[in-house]
Amino acid sequence: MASKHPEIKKLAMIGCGAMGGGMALLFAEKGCEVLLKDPSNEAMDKVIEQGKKDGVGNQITKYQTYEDLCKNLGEPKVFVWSLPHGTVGDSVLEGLMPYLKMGDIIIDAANEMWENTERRQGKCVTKGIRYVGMGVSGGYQAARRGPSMCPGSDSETLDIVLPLLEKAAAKAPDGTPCVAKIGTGGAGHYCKMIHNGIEHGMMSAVAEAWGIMTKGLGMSLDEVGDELHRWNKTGELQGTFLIRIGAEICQTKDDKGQHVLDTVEDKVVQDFTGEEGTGIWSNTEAINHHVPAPTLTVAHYLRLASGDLHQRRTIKSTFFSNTSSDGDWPPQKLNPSDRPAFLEDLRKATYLACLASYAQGLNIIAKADAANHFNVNYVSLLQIWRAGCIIQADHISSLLLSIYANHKTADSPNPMYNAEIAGEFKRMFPALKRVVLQGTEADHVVPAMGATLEYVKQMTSTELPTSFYEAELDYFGRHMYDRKGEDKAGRPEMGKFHYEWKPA
Ligand SMILES: NC(=O)C1=CN([C@@H]2O[C@H](COP(=O)(O)OP(=O)(O)OC[C@H]3O[C@@H](n4cnc5c(N)ncnc54)[C@H](OP(=O)(O)O)[C@@H]3O)[C@@H](O)[C@H]2O)C=CC1
Ligand SMILES: O=C(CO)[C@H](O)[C@H](O)COP(=O)(O)O
Repeated sequence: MASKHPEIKKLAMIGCGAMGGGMALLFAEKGCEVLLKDPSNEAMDKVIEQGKKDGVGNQITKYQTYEDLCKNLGEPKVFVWSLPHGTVGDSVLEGLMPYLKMGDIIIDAANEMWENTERRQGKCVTKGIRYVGMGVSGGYQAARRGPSMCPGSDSETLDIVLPLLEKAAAKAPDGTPCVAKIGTGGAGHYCKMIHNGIEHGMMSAVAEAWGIMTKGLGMSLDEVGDELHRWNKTGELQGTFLIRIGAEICQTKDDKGQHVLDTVEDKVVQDFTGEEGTGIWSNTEAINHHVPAPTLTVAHYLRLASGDLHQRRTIKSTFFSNTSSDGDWPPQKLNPSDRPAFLEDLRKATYLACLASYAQGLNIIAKADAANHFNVNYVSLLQIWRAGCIIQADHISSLLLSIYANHKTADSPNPMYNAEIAGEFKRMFPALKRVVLQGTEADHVVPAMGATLEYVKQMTSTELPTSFYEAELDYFGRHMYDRKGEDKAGRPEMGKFHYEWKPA
């Protein structure tokens, strides 16, 4: 159906870094005139130079002031932001505000905190300015070729911007653009934040598998690459972006024939710089909404331990200060009696940690959706994660889509309520357990896999050691408990009984 809104043919890209630069070129390639604004002339010139090489140079111009930029934009004025999160967006909005009028559109394509998005939407709505909070996934390469985009705003605003975004978005194998109406208010940024939380869980699991293959099984990087290629081709990890790029990373050599991966320091510092935040926020959200998301959380803790390499070096030296050597620590070699079978277990364990990351992430979204009235469209959300994004995982997407297409999420906030998903956890559990047991025995670092094992046990048990925990709480704090068989509420509620375990 033809849109009743005029086609967007001119836009301003504010922030021309890795993502903004790529998106500016992409929008130009899709027929838009693109006006650039960035504090760095060099950054803008780089985009223009690349534009010339790509045959779109004559569609891209740069501006130094908001006034000039706004004078040269059409009506309505359309801005795409690709900025660091937080105060930068606020100051850009403040700078633009005098030139904005009713009907102008801001598409905030940063990884912004959803509450900032809703605060700015509140500010804009009073002037009739449309503000879309849109997570963009796939990294700078997808920004240039076609990313997965996760926009949230009111329905009419999304109707206006979607035709443009659909042209630019990655396309799923069936040709569907990986952009759609995700929900209202800050829903787009919320879901992108959780996408990144899921991404962390999956990255940890793949890295753990890599560690076991290289240090445990003594496989060369080329062999690990071959194995990951195999995982990516068939079975439950088929079409998983992080597995595919992992295979390519393992087999990439520099011009001297050395594996580039051998030169990469063991240190993830991303969250130490404060520039990102999605991992921290998604875990905070999980806790605030009382959602157990241990796979996501331990993945984040692995990053934190990893980032401070100096601390690890210091503690390692104190740990071994009274011994002559650090021996084979950690980890030790693994000698599975049936190596192909062990590798198959490892593949399944990696898959289950990835599936658990998705389940936990969707569980957080469902709780936040109910609390914040985002009206998330789960089918659209799963659709847009089918291409152009970091958590792309073909089998997991198909599995979840087939389920979400037929049920009301509000009735079952955790994907594990579904028998098919629960069945998948059950089927993979023994392999995961064997890998975690053998990995732990040989001191391998397996946080996401280990936490997934715990998650499965905890979520499927009614025999946790928590009656004892509850009794201790009641003993020292008079925190009350429910007696067995009397929990009828169907939701977490404080217990009604106290026992005077020892008179005060
Ligand atoms: N890199 C990635 O893989 C992905 C990043 N994102 C998100 O996209 C956003 C951009 O990321 P990325 O491109 O990597 O970051 P970059 O740092 O490469 O780009 C940010 C750009 O914004 C510019 N900028 C800063 N302040 C202003 C301002 N007041 N007005 C205009 N421009 C300004 C910066 O200019 P200068 O450097 O000169 O200060 C820089 O060019 C972030 O929110 C990020 O979280 C989302 C998905 C993937
Ligand atoms: O948003 C992204 C991918 O989806 C960006 O790559 C982002 O920089 C990743 O940061 P983090 O891993 O800390 O979430």
